Amino acid sequence: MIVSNTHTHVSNVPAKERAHSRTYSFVHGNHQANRARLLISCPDQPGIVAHVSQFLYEQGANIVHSNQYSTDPESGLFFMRVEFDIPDLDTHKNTLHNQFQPIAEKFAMDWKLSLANQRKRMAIFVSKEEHCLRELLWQWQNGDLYAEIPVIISNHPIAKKTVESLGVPFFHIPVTRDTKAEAERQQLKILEQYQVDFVVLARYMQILSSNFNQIYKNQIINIHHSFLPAFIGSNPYARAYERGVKLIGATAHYVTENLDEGPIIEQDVQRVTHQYDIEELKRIGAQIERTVLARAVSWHLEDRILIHQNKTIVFE
Ligand SMILES: Nc1nc2c(c(=O)[nH]1)N[C@@H](CN(C=O)c1ccc(C(=O)N[C@@H](CCC(=O)O)C(=O)O)cc1)CN2
Repeated sequence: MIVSNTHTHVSNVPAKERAHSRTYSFVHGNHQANRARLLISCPDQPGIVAHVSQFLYEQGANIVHSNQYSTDPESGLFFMRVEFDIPDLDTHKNTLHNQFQPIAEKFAMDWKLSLANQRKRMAIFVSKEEHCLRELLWQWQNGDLYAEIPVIISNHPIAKKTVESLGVPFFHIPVTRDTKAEAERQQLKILEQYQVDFVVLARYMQILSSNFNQIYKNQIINIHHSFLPAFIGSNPYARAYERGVKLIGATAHYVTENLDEGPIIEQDVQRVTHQYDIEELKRIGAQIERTVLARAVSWHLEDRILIHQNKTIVFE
């Protein structure tokens, strides 16, 4: 099975009217036109690496990174990420998929072939706190996040000026308990119109419905402002303060219907003492949130994350 980088949308918006996606020209080396990535998960057995590497050799590819991981013999699963250069990739990519298919079937692989120079289209959702949004925009501007940002959506107007100053379309869609379903309908329509591949919740403080999660399954990244599984839900810093914790942290995870219980992508912590009040915890925590989210987003953009049984395998 191949899952291309771009969401398989059938847009009824004519190309000329499709949302303008502003990009910055700074490109890291690993976005060369001939660079591709192959992600594989399958039952473990001898010969997988040999068949994959032989296949790539026969296609004229040069492997630049190869990582693999086998789980315990009982569950017997194998995970692999191969990054390679191949001449004339653009003309090759369709035949590459078709010619890899028999190997994928032989090993019952779940697999994805993605092209490094195809920017994923990332929408960002934000509420009132802007620090995570600003970190993503800053890294995007300086080329550290190789993505398109076609649209940003918020349930508050506060980030409008920041976002529109960068030429990114901003939609303010208020959300209340009574209007939540209609608000999500509008959000999903916008994501479809802008052909969004995945969504980042940058301190977006609304719980997404199961419908939203099904449409963007494993394509929504959230930053939770605690070291999960501690302090799931709202107001984690106040609860951490009351608990007298000696560590605070942040967790980036894929979003599922189960609030803050999706597959963890990245976490970090910092020591604190009894002398810190809640505002100090929030201030220190914001710095952790920003860096943890940016790392998780960059790994997603670079196809470094595989998901299995509510856990991730991250090939850093
Ligand atoms: N389906 C999911 N939606 C969201 C998740 C998730 O894991 N699954 N993560 C949250 C982010 N979040 C903590 O990181 C969080 C956001 C909001 C709430 C909450 O209780 N929200 C209330 C309304 C709050 C308000 O009106 O300001 C609610 O939605 O009823 C808890 C945790 C993002 N969404």
